[in-house]
Amino acid sequence: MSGTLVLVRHGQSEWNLKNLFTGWRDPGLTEQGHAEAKAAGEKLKARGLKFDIAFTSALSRAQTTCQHILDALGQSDLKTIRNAALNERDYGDLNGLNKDDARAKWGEEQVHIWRRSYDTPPPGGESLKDTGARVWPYYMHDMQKHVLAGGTVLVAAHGNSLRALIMALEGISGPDIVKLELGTGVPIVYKLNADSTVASKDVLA
Ligand SMILES: O=C(O)[C@@H](CO)OP(=O)(O)O
Repeated sequence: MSGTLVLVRHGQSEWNLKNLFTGWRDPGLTEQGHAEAKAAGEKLKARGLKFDIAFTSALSRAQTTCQHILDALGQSDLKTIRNAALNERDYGDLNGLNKDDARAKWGEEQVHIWRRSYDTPPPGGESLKDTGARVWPYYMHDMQKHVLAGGTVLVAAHGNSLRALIMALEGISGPDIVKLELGTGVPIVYKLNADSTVASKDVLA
């Protein structure tokens, strides 16, 4: 057994609430989102977890979530690395559009394909495969070593950047990743084996 990797999707954002495609745009958390992030920290505290390092994206909703979690654990000043490699999938021309309006314009099926398929990018944006092509190398080069050294590592990021990471960690196939939905502010606690495979997974819903 090596270390522990904790993944948390940010709390509800202003644009989640308004049902808008968000991607690389940078809205803040709603009141509910702040509460979800604090609750995530309390759940991790109840588990007795302490982090050795934290990683987050270049977007404020993930950074604020990260900070709430660290504050709850009494680790407000923990070393935290921010990197755009962990940003949400770029939704391209869909950024800022209402998801129901998009369904009315392009149809339910097409919008679902853009939102959840593995390798069909939305117009002007990234597919999940494209997102994985920046998230996974970043994990391999910058994050994995901390886990394999026995550390406890926090990653506060986004629905689709985390789906890409989980896909590679767990070896989930393109057709199966369509079904994976991540709740806002729900910590996923992985224990990894020394060979970097997953030993256990605990979803703190
Ligand atoms: O709008 C977005 O950027 C994402 C995450 O909130 O939405 P979706 O669930 O459609 O991937």
